[in-house]
Amino acid sequence: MSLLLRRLKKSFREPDGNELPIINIEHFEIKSGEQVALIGSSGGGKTTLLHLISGIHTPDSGEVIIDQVNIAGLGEPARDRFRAMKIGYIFQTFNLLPAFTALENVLLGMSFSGKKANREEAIALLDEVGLKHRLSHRPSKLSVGEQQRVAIARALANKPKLLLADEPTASIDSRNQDNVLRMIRDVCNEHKVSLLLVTHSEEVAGQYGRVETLSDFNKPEELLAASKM
Ligand SMILES: Nc1ncnc2c1ncn2[C@@H]1O[C@H](COP(=O)(O)OP(=O)(O)OP(=O)(O)O)[C@@H](O)[C@H]1O
Repeated sequence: MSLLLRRLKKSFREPDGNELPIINIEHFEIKSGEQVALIGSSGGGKTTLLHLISGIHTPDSGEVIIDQVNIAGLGEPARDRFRAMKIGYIFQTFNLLPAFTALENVLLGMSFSGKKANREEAIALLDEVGLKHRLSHRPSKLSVGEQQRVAIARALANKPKLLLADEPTASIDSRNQDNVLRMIRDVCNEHKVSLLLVTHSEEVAGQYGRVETLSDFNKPEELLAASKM
């Protein structure tokens, strides 16, 4: 699934009412099946960008075109449906549902997409991230790294065509990091999934053929300068 961002702009309001431009991208593209690592300074807008791509947030202007559909132009229910069916999102803060077990969180990831929840597949995914012995634990009873791995299994559960991963190995030890990265790579290679993976780790970024630095193509300071003219 291809991704094209065109003239994408997003600002937030500071508490004093001033505009805070975060995203100003003229053009950015990921081809179908391409795997891209994204690095950038803290607070530079990486998470905001993933929220715009996934339709969690809408831009102030511009387009987010995923396989010819401008999801920025869709209403919220349609964006939610599109995301559930086509996009896997590994959140920086995991966003697991606290009242449900690890297995139920993965099963819910499947059922939101409209596909039939498949217990065996969900268990296999949790097994792959090394959590077969933690199926019935709720998130609060899991370590942070285990929660991150549940979030990874859940993001892959609906067989996404575009995978957005916000520092997916930040809380994981190096052995599990390698497993998780291999798993993400295998899934992307096998099913031709496009990947945008945010990382602070040069070691992780170095494993990808294409590494982008956000500030090379995101120029929010230009919006600020224009508003002061
Ligand atoms: N809802 C919001 N309202 C106001 N400002 C916001 C909001 N969301 C994000 N910001 C601001 O936008 C900037 C970019 O945040 P973002 O989380 O996208 O950065 P990031 O590159 O992912 O950072 P990190 O690497 O530290 O996770 C930050 O300065 C943040 O304070």
